[in-house]
Amino acid sequence: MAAAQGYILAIDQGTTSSRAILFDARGASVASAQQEFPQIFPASGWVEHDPEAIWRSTLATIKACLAKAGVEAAALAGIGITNQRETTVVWDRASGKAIYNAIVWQDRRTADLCAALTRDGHTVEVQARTGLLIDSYFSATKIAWILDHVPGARAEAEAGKLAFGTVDSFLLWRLTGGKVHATDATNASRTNLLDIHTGDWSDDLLTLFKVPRAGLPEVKDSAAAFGITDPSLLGAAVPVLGIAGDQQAALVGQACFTPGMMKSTYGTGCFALLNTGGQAVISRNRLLTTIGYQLDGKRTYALEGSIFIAGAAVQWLRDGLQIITSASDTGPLAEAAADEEDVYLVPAFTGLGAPYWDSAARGALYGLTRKTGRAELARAALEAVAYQTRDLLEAMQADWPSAQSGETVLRVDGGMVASDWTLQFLADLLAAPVDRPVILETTALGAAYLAGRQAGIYPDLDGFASAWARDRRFTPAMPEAVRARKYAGWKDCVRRTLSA
Ligand SMILES: Nc1ncnc2c1ncn2[C@@H]1O[C@H](COP(=O)(O)OP(=O)(O)O)[C@@H](O)[C@H]1O
Ligand SMILES: O=P(O)(O)OC[C@H](O)CO
Repeated sequence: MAAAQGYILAIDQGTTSSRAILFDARGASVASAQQEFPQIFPASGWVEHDPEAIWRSTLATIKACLAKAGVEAAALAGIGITNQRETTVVWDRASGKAIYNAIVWQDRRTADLCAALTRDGHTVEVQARTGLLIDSYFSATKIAWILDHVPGARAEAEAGKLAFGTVDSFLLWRLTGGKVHATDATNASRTNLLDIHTGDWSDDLLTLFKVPRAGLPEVKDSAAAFGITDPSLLGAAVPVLGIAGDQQAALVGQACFTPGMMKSTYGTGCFALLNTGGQAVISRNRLLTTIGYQLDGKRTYALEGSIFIAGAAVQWLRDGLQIITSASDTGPLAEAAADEEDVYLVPAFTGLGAPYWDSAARGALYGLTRKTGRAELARAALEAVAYQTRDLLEAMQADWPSAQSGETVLRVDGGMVASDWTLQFLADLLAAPVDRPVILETTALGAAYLAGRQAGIYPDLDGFASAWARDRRFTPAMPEAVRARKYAGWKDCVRRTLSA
């Protein structure tokens, strides 16, 4: 039984839903609550969220979670926040109201601006400082777009009347009753504005992207005293002690603390992060360099590969093609697919992410015959996840040769890892073991760990890492010749799908 004052509440504010999960002093999850909120698509390629919907759903899930557990807010030792990254909110400091909807990470409205900055030759400088490419995925051009499209906003921002932030900053502002404007280094590293080598906003980049410094939050460690919640919200003042972007929180939750350790999260999309220790490895293969976590002022870096479509391809089989009724149908169907049918799905529904970064590419199916049926399509959707992961792994190994020394083990999480078939194929195709942990809520666990460490109730990194437990290891069993033939087939299909 956990001691009083020993609970940690993790807020996981995701792209499609807000969740709250309560952990006890031993790090076991006690209760959770989840609420979806609407996606807003005002134009082709635009994706927005109503910041009030983000806030309302977050607050409602915190309250529902505590009520389910029968735990009072006064028993919380701290709150950890993890969040969809890059999504940008600009709000008025006086009223606390957003001046425009949140522009979501998937939103492509600033693609032309990014293309112009790329044409003007800024990529090398931006990548050297931020570890990122110039892309509308990141926050900087989203902030500038809002300042240039909401009447009067730019002048107000320059006068310090507006605050900008990623979702963590906005939630922190609301939770503290408008008292604290801060973020953590992992979220800051997704903006295109942070110099990841110094950990501070870069004046040169602020000038390049036309973002006034006056609007930016203070950048803190991922485990820090961020602020105290307004007692009127939860009935007690609770310290916010941890913040990390959701993929970095999963890196922490998977205890990937040693250079060379790697996790991959398979939800709607897939995000693979490889810990490179204190070394910010700048990619020559179009991966992202990002801050994995910052503790006690020390930055740990990661190489990241982002794939836009993973489980979303399974959703497409269910909701678009309507050839399955549930995501879990795909495993048995893949098992039953005909061996001789080499069907490939290149799921470029919204373009291709790392390492291709081709936003104009569109999805394609290859190798269809009259024998192709739902089983082969289901298998192709699951296989696509593994092929894309191998693309990322190869790019990581090319960027950072240390990733090749020793055995690469991939720790996996996210909704898709319920599929044993997918994980076996992943191990086969990577020729590397794939480990599924007992605790699959790794993102929330990571945020809780950061807060619990700061509160002094959770162990140090080594202690936390030794508590990580494996549910199952998937070991490669595919003959090398089959692996090579299948992957070569995928590379050929990608080549035929790229837009230029
Ligand atoms: N058994 C399964 N086999 C294959 N895909 C699955 C299975 N269960 C869930 N998924 C996929 O996992 C995704 C949901 O994962 P989740 O981590 O909840 O995503 P997100 O956090 O991005 O919303 C969905 O796209 C769903 O299609
Ligand atoms: O909210 P998720 O889980 O889809 O994650 C979104 C990522 O953080 C975007 O970079």
